[in-house]
Amino acid sequence: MGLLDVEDLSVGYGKMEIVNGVSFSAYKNEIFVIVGPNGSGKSTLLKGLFGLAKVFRGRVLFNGNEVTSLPPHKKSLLGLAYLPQLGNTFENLSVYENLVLAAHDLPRDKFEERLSDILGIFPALRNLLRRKVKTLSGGERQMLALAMNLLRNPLVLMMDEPTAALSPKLAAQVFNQIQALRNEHGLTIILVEQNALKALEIGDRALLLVSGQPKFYGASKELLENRELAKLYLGI
Ligand SMILES: Nc1ncnc2c1ncn2[C@@H]1O[C@H](COP(=O)(O)OP(=O)(O)OP(=O)(O)O)[C@@H](O)[C@H]1O
Repeated sequence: MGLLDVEDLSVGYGKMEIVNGVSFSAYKNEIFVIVGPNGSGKSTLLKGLFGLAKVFRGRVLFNGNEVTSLPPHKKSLLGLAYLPQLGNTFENLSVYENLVLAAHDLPRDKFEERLSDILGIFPALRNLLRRKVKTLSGGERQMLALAMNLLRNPLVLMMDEPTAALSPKLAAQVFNQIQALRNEHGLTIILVEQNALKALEIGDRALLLVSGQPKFYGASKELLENRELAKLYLGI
């Protein structure tokens, strides 16, 4: 049993099933990568796991407990975090105010303690605390959105294409941060990425989704070395 177990899950919107029959386990302290062509259902799968898309069939277990139909805020209280593609920040508020909002249900002393940890992970954020979010660059916003998630000290962090809007240099920094979150903070990261090569290089295990169906589930390295799948579906 993993920290997050997904059993035969089908997810979609309205009457439309987009992802069919996906099963996987993500373990403590690993980067679990979800890759696949555009439109294959990667984001939909993440949304289904967090409670933002409709689950038609199957189960999601967190720490051995079924959480399939819990709403997002309940999942978040249990230690599951979700970072959407464009982050979830409040444009007209300052960075500090965003962090306060993200931690609204933490006790005040806990907030101060977590904030100081987070500023240790993202030292660049310290100088941005008074800035309005709308004046930040794409990379800075992404960093803030990640910091807001980490304030709550999650066990599992689900990230939807965290490098999508970033320059190669910033994307490399984000990939380094993701590895640090696993290596130094013991997090489990479920990573949906367009940059399949880089994601599989830093990942431990992976799932390949094609047209909503699982095509591969196993070690990231094995998927990278599977020339047929890597070339056909990932263009690498
Ligand atoms: N809210 C929605 N309502 C209906 N259909 C949707 C919705 N969101 C996504 N879809 C459809 O679901 C399918 C899968 O989309 P999804 O975003 O999950 O794929 P993806 O693998 O993450 O793609 P990409 O790599 O391009 O981001 C697409 O055909 C998309 O049009």
